[in-house]
Amino acid sequence: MRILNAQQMAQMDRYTIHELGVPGLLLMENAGMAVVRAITERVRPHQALAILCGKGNNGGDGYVIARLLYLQGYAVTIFHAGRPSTDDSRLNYDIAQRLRIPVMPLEAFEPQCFFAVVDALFGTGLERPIEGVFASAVEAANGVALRFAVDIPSGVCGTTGRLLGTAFNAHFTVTMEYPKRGHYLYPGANLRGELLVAPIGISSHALPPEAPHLVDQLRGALPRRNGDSHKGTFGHLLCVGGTVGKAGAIRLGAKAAMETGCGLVSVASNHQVVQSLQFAEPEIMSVIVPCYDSLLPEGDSASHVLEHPYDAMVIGPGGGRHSRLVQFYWEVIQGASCPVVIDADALYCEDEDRNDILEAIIRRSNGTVLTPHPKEFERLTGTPLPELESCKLDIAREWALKLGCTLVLKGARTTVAWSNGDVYLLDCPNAALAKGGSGDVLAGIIGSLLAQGMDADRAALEGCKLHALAGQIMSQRHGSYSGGPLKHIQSIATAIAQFEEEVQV
Ligand SMILES: NC(=O)C1=CN([C@@H]2O[C@H](COP(=O)(O)OP(=O)(O)OC[C@H]3O[C@@H](n4cnc5c(N)ncnc54)[C@H](O)[C@@H]3O)[C@@H](O)[C@H]2O)[C@@H](O)CC1
Ligand SMILES: [K+]
Repeated sequence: MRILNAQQMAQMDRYTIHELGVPGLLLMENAGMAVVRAITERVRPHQALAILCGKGNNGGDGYVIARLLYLQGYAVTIFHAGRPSTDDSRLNYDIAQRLRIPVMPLEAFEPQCFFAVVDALFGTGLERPIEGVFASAVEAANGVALRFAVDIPSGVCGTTGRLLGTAFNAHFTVTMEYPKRGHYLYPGANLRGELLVAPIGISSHALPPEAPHLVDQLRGALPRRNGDSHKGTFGHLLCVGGTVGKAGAIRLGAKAAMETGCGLVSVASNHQVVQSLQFAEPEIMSVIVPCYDSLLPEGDSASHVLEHPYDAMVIGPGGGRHSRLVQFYWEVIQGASCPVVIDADALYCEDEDRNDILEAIIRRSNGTVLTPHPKEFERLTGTPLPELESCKLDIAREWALKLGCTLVLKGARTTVAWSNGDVYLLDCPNAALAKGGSGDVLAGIIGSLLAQGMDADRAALEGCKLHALAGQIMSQRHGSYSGGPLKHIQSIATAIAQFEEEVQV
């Protein structure tokens, strides 16, 4: 399934109507019928229903809905803002009038008189904040017991998920043909209720190739494991990071990697971290990074780490931000001839170092996955946070293409952008994962898949899906309060069992 912005949806409507010759009225009828199906499953004919109609085609859908319900004996009243401005909508308004369906001005809408309300005020054509009589109607409608939105709740921008003025808070949203970005981007995503996607006859021929993919099924592919294998078959991952005080981060990454099937996992860190890890995790090997004191690497520490050929590296969890440490990470990253996941403190840069770091990413040719959370991405690229939230799909694509790498933008709806510009939005928000350590687990899972031979793009996408599925299993077992990274790692085995297929990598 692909998700569109408002402009892309309008383009596809136009193509279907003007290039293919499908009448717009037919699409509007289909849209209205789809919403009516959702309503009649939940509302009985005697229960009073208000239909709020705007002046554009969203309002046109509203007039169709009113007619179809009225003809089935439903007690409907239309509230509108005057004669519609589009031909198709006008035609449907005129039919409603001829049928003598009650039509009232928007100002007359009294929410307490209705059991259910249908918001057909604004759809993808919303272009400025809702004000005046429209705003009052939306606010009043939010007091009705059962609320349906046509296409997208009025007040939510279909492209960015931003709220423009006030916004309708729906229990159900029936959207036409493709889900819109505003259904998934916050804060608008909080207002759509249950989302129903209705085919209305829009052709996919004009689907823009850059439209992001929606990942709502947590199924996927993992590297095949044949019987004639040994520990070397499934790769050797090196996890670089961990400082005193944050030793747990690198331990979580390494454990998650082991649990995801990696043959050998080593941790490179300072003496104290390695010592604590040796006792706690006997299956994990280690490399002691030579240090000036117990914390900061010595001059040739990177070459010491790079001596051994690894199949993949995860660099940064729990690392610390001292300039010498960051320099060490980048010496390792630049020297590594294997794919790398660059995470956490390895993504930290001072403003004056930004260009050098971005250049270093561009120069890499062995597979690079960046896994920033929004703050880390802001610092790395200079993209302000508010812009990132509302345009994250485009921004992720732009930076993955610019840097020639795979980008995982972590968050409630994690976005994965492939180095070829394909973008995937994961639709599996899970409050149980909003805890320190979740990102370390993700880095370890992706690193593990890289070490087992998956390419960077696939490893990032499948790794995010596996991480999300394990997170769901964990929260089913322990709830959203008591889950945590260690329990998350323990759920990876069950998640793997539910992942569908194995592929040859
Ligand atoms: N033929 C088509 O294009 C189809 C469109 N459909 C429906 O049409 C919707 C899009 O229709 P439109 O493009 O006509 O747009 P809308 O119906 O969403 O609204 C656009 C109208 O509202 C005005 N407007 C925008 N923001 C405003 C604000 N804040 N305050 C006051 N007025 C404002 C615009 O000037 C325009 O007149 C879709 O969401 C969908 O529900 C469906 O009927 C399927 C077919
Ligand atoms: K609407």
